[in-house]
Amino acid sequence: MTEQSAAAAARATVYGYPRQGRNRELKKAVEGYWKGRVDAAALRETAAGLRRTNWRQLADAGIHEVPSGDFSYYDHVLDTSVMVGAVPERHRAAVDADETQGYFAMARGTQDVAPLEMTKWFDTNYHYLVPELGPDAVFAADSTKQVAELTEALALGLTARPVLLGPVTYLLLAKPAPGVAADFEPLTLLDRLLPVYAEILADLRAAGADWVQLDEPALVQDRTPAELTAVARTYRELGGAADRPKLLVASYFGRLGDALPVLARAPVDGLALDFTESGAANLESLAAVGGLPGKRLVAGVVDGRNIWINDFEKSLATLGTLLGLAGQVDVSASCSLLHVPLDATAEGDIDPEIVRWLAFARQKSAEIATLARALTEGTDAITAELAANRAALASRAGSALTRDPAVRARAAAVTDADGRRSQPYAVRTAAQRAHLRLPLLPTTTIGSFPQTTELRTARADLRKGRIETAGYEERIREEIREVVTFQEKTGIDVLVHGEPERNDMVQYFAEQLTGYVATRHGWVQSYGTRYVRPPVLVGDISRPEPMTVRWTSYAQSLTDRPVKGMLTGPVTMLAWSFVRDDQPLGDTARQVALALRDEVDDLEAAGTSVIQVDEPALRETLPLRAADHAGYLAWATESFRLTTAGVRPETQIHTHMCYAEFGDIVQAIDDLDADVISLEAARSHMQVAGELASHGYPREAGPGVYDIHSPRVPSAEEATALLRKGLEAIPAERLWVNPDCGLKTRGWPETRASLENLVTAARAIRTGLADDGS
Ligand SMILES: CN1c2c(nc(N)[nH]c2=O)NC[C@@H]1CNc1ccc(C(=O)N[C@@H](CCC(=O)N[C@@H](CCC(=O)N[C@@H](CCC(=O)O)C(=O)O)C(=O)O)C(=O)O)cc1
Ligand SMILES: N[C@@H](CCS)C(=O)O
Ligand SMILES: [Zn+2]
Repeated sequence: MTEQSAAAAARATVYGYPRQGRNRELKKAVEGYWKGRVDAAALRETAAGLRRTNWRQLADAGIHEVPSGDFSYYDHVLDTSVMVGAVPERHRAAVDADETQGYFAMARGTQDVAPLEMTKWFDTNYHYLVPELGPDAVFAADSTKQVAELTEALALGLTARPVLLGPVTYLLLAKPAPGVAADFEPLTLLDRLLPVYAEILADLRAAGADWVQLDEPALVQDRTPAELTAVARTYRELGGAADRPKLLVASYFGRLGDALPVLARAPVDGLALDFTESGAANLESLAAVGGLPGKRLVAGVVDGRNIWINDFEKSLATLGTLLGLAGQVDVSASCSLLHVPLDATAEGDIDPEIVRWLAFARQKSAEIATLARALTEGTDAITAELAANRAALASRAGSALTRDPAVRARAAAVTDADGRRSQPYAVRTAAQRAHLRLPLLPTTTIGSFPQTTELRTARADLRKGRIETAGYEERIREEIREVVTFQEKTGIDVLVHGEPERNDMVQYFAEQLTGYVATRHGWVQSYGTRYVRPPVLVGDISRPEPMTVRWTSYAQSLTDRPVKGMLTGPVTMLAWSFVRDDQPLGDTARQVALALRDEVDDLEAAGTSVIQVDEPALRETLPLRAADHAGYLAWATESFRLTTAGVRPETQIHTHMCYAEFGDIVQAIDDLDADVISLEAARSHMQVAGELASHGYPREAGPGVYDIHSPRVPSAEEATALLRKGLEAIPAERLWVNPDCGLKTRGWPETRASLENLVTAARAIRTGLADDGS
């Protein structure tokens, strides 16, 4: 491309940046505010400082146009609800009394008022607060936050582009408010919402915005013709509004498909598209509509949700093609950098050879700037960067760290029989009944018990060398003793050890598997002030030694009741990690499955009769477009079966999923061939039990009767009523009694009370059934 001269200088830009700060200062300030230790002014000052640092970091990396308004104290979808005046009636008084307190009340609820529902942001591990709307919704523009943050960025002398969630995606993400008919479609409110957006755009223009970005990621999902018509209408109207800034409509997380021609024809000034692997089809679609002559195209060529360095030559080839398709081509990441950690150079414990292959948000910003420079000045201007990039890519491609011939040989030798249990479910269930001798409606929990500050502090003390391993492990054994004693006393039938030794259900295993690399500082926001450190699948996966057996065996040594072994399944291990991009996901899943299979077999050999393999991410990882579902479900279910199929018929395999929308994957759940499944159901009043029943699901199931996302203690009567509802769909011989999910984020007082009530409810139903039978 040396000889190529671009029509205009290419700009480097990003759509969003990690909010938390280098040492998660935002988490500390917000949680301090909740506890009354930090006042609102100090919280605001911390946030403003973090924004300044981020903008300076971006500018120093060579980003020409920084985003503004992407910052959030909790969640940007909640911020959008505030921006358009969609505050639920039940929170109105709190918001009017104190804006900050009211904002957090919507996010977290109060003693008396329920929060907004929280759910997954597309197929990421970020969660947003679901807007609640009804036919009477009245919107009102509040551009305060957006204008203030734009003003801050401009005051630093930067070119800033406010980033707003687009109106169509906002309405498509919304749900009917409580009390509103379930079939109410929030998109019908579009005509009322658009003038509010037009007003906010005018405010931003007046405050100095040249461009404003409107994010429409919902358009990478399958959309109906009516929805696409709504898109066309939206951008005709906003594009035609007076006093508006230039509009950039952004999509990410995949290909636009039928929405691309609609947006290309719209009277907006530019589009931002994903051109990474997941959005590769955008290139062809864009060419098919004749490109965007005279308009701006922001090319998302740097992967915004994985952590591998970019392949500069590949990106430059894509950018070169795009130069012929748009009036102006700028460079960006495929999505907001919110989904990657801040800085790979902070990872002093990771092999420097591997750190060379990694790009977190700071490194990605520099990559984007380098690519933009090459586009403007020609590749000669980046000779050194290209050479370094080639060398790092070659180092990864040829590295022995990524390849283990024994693992590859084992994966290649897998047969269908390895993924099939030796007996069908009907035979297994009889063997398990005889072996386990459980009562009707057996009670159990999902695995974790409260992760107290004491446990986390003990782990931090171990890491910092303040305590010895022996002392730490004794602390863990002490916790296991308490958890086992409590469960026995409460009358739970299948016990757990409580998972006190785990920092996280994915990271804990990653730290023990060869081929995985865990980070020390690689925090990524999961929701609100909760963060995770997704580990990196770097090479072929193997298990040098058992990972959980000694803790499960220790717990089993304390009781005569069965103790359930607890593992995280292969799909979730991939979904909540940064995955390899140098081999198909299915290959990685198979390697993880084989490592976990060894753990399952070792647990069984150590005397564990019940083994749970958690797959909470099975549903969320479902591709965004239906056309891609079958391919995913094939490797996902195969890897689960490979993990679990090696055990004897009398060993009972459980699985667990805790995100409520299972309707479209019931067949896949069945295909897992697990003996028992526990699912989230309390909030949706056992709806999932009906869904399983209508599918003819033949196995045992525990739809949750205790909503663990709330500190509220369900009464025994409430749990009994839910169980009765469950019994309408699932016969007593196949119904289990359990909470929705693990108890790690709960405190002990409510955990104790809730589980006691859960056991009381199970006993009441058993008695009722016995009376009916006599
Ligand atoms: C079920 N969920 C999970 C998801 N993804 C995962 N990878 N894991 C999950 O469990 N996705 C969907 C949901 C999301 N839910 C949650 C729930 C709770 C959290 C959470 O509490 N996060 C904690 C961090 C947890 C952790 O990793 N702790 C470590 C390290 C703690 C630490 O860093 N400590 C400080 C020192 C602290 C001290 O007291 O001294 C330090 O080292 O600097 C541990 O326990 O060892 C959070 O803090 O946000 C996340 C997602
Ligand atoms: N066993 C895990 C599952 C969470 S989804 C837990 O109990 O926390
Ligand atoms: Zn769960």
